[in-house]
Amino acid sequence: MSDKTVAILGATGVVGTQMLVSLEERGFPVGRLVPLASARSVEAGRVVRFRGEDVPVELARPEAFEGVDIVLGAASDELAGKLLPEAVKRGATCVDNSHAFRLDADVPLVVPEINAADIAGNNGIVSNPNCATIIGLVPLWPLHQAAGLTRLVVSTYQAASGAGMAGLRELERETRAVAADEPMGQTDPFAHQLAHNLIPQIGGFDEMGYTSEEMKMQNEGRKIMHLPDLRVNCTCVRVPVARSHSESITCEFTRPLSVDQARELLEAAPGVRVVDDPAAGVYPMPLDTSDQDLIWVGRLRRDLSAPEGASALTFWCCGDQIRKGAATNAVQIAEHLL
Ligand SMILES: NC(=O)C1=CN([C@@H]2O[C@H](COP(=O)(O)OP(=O)(O)OC[C@H]3O[C@@H](n4cnc5c(N)ncnc54)[C@H](OP(=O)(O)O)[C@@H]3O)[C@@H](O)[C@H]2O)C=CC1
Ligand SMILES: N[C@@H](CC(=O)OP(=O)(O)O)C(=O)O
Repeated sequence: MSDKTVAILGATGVVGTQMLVSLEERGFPVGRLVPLASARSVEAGRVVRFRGEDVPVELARPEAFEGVDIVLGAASDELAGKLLPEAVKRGATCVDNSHAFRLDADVPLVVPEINAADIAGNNGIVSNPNCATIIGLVPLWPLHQAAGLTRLVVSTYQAASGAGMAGLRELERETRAVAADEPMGQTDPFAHQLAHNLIPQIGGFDEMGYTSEEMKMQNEGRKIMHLPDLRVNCTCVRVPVARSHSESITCEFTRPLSVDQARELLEAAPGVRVVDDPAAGVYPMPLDTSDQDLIWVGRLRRDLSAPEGASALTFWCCGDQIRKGAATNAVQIAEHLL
């Protein structure tokens, strides 16, 4: 297989930095790396580290995509919307982490463990789903295949780094300020203090009272699993955790599915690790799932509240949203493009 010229749009951010690691770890055939970021980074002479070498950051602009085979997008919706069509015009195929194209009819939205076959229908852009959606769907998929998923009730506990480098730095700053009993000051990018707190808002609210992040679980979940009628009720909460999102998921099915059957399916599922011995205090936690690629599942049990005869289960899962929720999933898609 010939080596590829790979550009990373947003190479200095949380996701872009992880992409460099994932490309290297997975032995992706990168012939030339083109790390792209803002004028701030270029003027500061920033470099990124790739395969033991420092590679200078270049300015993200249309001409930077000349000769590029694959673009991994790790920038804002606005920047992706502006620059990725320019990359496509120049012959590149893009795997984008932003929300800009996810629901476009001609853009596949892909979790490779679920719908890798959709990649073939791309017109130059494949979208990577929302991180919380990926983390929930990887374990839900084998259960759906066995029993027919109809409804989800989800609560997410999303790490500060989900809000990028700025979110991670802010949690660190606030934690130090609390410990030193200093004034908190401005809490940007969060609307409220996150240290020693929970914030039940990620994104803006719609007229029904749901946030944009909450609606991604429904809208992106329907598209990825090809389940247009899936019913989803999601609540997304920002928590003072550095890395790794956690989710409590209750799922209803058309056909019976016992806890034991579900456990067996999850143990055999790609991308999943069952960590479930509550009596011994063993269950997934974000500290343990950080910096690895599997979605850990535990606290698997029958939904006590389900009506007589209904088929419903509840579980808890955690996954690294920067890895499987973003960079690793994108590199997996790029591997399929090869
Ligand atoms: N963080 C996460 O857990 C997840 C993020 N995503 C998505 O991935 C994308 C990247 O997120 P994340 O890595 O967290 O964000 P960061 O804020 O950490 O990084 C943003 C990147 O974009 C670059 N950038 C910002 N402004 C410009 C500009 N004007 N011109 C060129 N480059 C610019 C930055 O470069 P510079 O350093 O020069 O400013 C940096 O490389 C977003 O779409 C996000 O929604 C998806 C899933 C999970
Ligand atoms: N919004 C997510 C991370 C993210 O960037 O998601 P999206 O790519 O859907 O905007 C979080 O804050 O945890």
